[in-house]
Amino acid sequence: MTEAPAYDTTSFVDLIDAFRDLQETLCLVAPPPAATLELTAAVADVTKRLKEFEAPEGHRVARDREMGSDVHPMLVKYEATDTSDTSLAGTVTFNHAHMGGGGAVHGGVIPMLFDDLLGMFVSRRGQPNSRTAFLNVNYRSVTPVLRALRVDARIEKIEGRKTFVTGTISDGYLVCAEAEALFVRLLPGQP
Ligand SMILES: CCCCCCCC/C=C\CCCCCCCC(=O)SCCNC(=O)CCNC(=O)[C@H](O)C(C)(C)COP(=O)(O)OP(=O)(O)OC[C@H]1O[C@@H](n2cnc3c(N)ncnc32)[C@H](O)[C@@H]1OP(=O)(O)O
Repeated sequence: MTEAPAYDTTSFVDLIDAFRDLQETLCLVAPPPAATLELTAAVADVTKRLKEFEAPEGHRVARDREMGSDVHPMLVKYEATDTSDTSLAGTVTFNHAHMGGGGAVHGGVIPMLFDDLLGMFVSRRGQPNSRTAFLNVNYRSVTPVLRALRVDARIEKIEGRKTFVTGTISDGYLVCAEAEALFVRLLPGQP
């Protein structure tokens, strides 16, 4: 029998959103040393308080598969709907925490979004319990921060344990980045 989780995901999403706000704000400021010292202590206090609620693997909210990126502090938040068994459409807005330079999203953040977006999609509509074998990303044009961008994904084919999937991030009609990936379903007991 599986135990009902002791946590409430709605309030945890609020906590993660507050953390995202902190991350973005950290990228926008230039505090003087005294304020930096005081803020460092305040953040350390929050971390100490959170450590009181450490939970074993399988009971951690950030790993809640139903909630995906909404409950994970590292992942980029996006909204997406499966439009068929093989296609997905949605939106993503990158913020200042995701910026590389010149208003463009950092080139490492984009593959992270694709891995998560495509991996979650494969686990819903392709084959659950799969791992990324390859993820090829092409940066077609600058991916801007602070704009609602469109994301699309498609399962191209499933061959045995292999699910081939593609994805794009677009700004209107302009393709910013595209990805091709292979996810391989793990065998029972495979580490
Ligand atoms: C930042 C925080 C994140 C927090 C997450 C929050 C919780 C979210 C909850 C839920 C998540 C769900 C969504 C997320 C998704 C993310 C997924 C990942 O990022 S996974 C990590 C990255 N990937 C690896 O570490 C793989 C390392 N590699 C491996 O483990 C193996 O190489 C593996 C499993 C990929 C394949 O190894 P084999 O031994 O099982 O199988 P073989 O026989 O080698 O391959 C099977 C078939 O695939 C082809 N294949 C394998 N690798 C290939 C490649 N690179 N290119 C082309 N073909 C390949 C082979 O040629 C073979 O094809 P033929 O059956 O012969 O036709």
